[in-house]
Amino acid sequence: MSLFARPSSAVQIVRPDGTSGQDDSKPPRKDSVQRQCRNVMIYGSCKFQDKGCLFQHPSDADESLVQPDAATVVASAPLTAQAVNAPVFVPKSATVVPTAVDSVPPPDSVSDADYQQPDVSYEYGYPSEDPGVESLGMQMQDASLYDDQQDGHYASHYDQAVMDTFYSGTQQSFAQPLDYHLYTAPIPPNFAPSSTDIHFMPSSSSIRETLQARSHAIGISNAAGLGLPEDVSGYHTLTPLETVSKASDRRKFGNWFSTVYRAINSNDGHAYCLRRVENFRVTQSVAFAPIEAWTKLRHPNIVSIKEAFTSRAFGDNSLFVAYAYHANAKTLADAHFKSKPNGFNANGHYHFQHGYQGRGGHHSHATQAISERTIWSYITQIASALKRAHGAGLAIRTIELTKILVVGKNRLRIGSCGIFDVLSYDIHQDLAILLHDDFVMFGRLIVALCCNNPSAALQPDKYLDVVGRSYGADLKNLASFLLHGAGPPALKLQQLCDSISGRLFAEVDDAHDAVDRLEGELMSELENARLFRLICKFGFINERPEFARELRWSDTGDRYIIKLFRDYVFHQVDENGNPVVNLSHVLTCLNKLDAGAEEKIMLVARDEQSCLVVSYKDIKACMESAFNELARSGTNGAKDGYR
Ligand SMILES: Nc1ncnc2c1ncn2[C@@H]1O[C@H](COP(=O)(O)OP(=O)(O)OP(=O)(O)O)[C@@H](O)[C@H]1O
Repeated sequence: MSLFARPSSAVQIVRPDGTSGQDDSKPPRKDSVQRQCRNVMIYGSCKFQDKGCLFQHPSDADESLVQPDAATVVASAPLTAQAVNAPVFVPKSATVVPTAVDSVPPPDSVSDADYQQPDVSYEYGYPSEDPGVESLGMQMQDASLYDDQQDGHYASHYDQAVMDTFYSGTQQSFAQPLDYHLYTAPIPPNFAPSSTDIHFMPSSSSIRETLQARSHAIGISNAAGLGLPEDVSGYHTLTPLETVSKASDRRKFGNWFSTVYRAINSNDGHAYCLRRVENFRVTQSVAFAPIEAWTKLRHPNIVSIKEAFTSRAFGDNSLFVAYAYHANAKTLADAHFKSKPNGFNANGHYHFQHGYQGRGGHHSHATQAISERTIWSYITQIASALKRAHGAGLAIRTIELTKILVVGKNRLRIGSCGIFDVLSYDIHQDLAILLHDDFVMFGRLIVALCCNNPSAALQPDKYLDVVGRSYGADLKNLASFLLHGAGPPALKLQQLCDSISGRLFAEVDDAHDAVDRLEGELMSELENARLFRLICKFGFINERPEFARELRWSDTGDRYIIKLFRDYVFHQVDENGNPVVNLSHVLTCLNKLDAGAEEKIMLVARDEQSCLVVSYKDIKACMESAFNELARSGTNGAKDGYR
């Protein structure tokens, strides 16, 4: 068995080769005789080789096998004497005897044939499969890893150019399969800049802030002292979504008082939006038939319905309808008209063309007019919802400023669907009339949005000219058609779709842009998760007290490089002994480690008495072996945790 090279300026440690006669299938021995002698490693020979030293020494025959050519010895100027004597570390798993450091071709020029897949028969016989890692990965997917502040820190230290250059240059040469191929963004950043707003997506920093706020919104509850019931038919932690300070402010839904709550469903643990209609008695189960139909309808512009039920939890007969909860959603009225002066009067005296300064100091109002692109986008989304609902034989009945939610940038969802159907279940209503009413409501909504004035919806005809003057004839004609168009609802729906068909391309393009951007954002999160998993592995492996006395972790053991690598990544000091805190270095090292790069680095022991030249690929093999060992020897509970 040949383990060490001759004493020379570069001492190589090579794995046992097949000529040793050792049966690979036998369980490996763990006694010290199998350990490399540190004296040989550092000094090239061991004075005690024949005087009882327990560790492994190379035979003469072995030396001749691995003796490197003098020309291949590293002669790098900045290296210290110890560094020049650094042995090339080869994990026991490697099947190829590597040449000395400088004889390794640069990664680009290395063919796959030059590198063989690491043999899974490590000295200690660990298979390459890594169920623990895989399941840890699954766990990490669920974890929210993002931290705004951390991101700023990350950005300021992260040198993208360094990392990109490295990975573009070496990726083809990896012989071993990567766990994750995540080194390039799906679209080059120049073409999908994350710092700008696009139609359906705010800038990268805003989207993160928005998502944080949403996640926070789901967790907070301001219901203390309100005397709300603890449980309403399987929903708990009710929190009102609107604050009503006076009894006169109480909101009505049709003729009934109504309140909207966020509540958590006891069965699935998810948040829902519960609309309660007070004092409404349902006497026949047939009243819930329309809700059945609505629960089956799924559309990206309609708030989905989960269920409807009655409850006496509030002390009365209340009707409850549970909708999907969209955290921090605003109604169209809140998004566009809250705290704003009234809009234009029916004579259109206040123009709201861009740049127009209205009379009487209405400048701010004029600049807040909704852009034409946004109006058409809203129209397209509502028309799409209308098409789906009417296609299912359902009238929406809530196309109103206060019932349509803005759930993301320019994203609408029509809410409170189905509830009017229950409230009026005992009144026979002609479906055609209800469908027709949807078109009229839609027309009114367009007028109100275009006039930037909610009350314009009450007298839409008076404001049609204002719409035409401000946004052009197309919008005015569309609003007029919706308000007054005759004919069966199906035909009207078709005409509506035809009239907006030319606008659909912009909508589709913007939607695809948003998908591209989101993929980019997701990609960066995957990078975070991948690096976080690596850091976790380090945490699991390093400094375990139970390993303190194990030979493999001693400075002659094969696990020693993990310790040294940790120091190399995190504990570097500059020439004055000050800590080097360079996140870019950490990220570069971890990415190379994860990729199993062939690049070699020199790891120096803390006492500076020894150093090793190893490739990231070697370190990766070592880390995986150590982690797999840990995962296997974990308690049942820990193993379950990896699933
Ligand atoms: N599905 C939902 N997910 C999240 N929030 C919702 C949902 N439905 C309604 N909301 C929020 O609940 C609040 C109250 O809704 P509601 O429909 O009563 O609106 P409103 O503006 O109070 O209308 P009205 O004046 O007619 O009562 C609104 O702020 C709305 O954003």
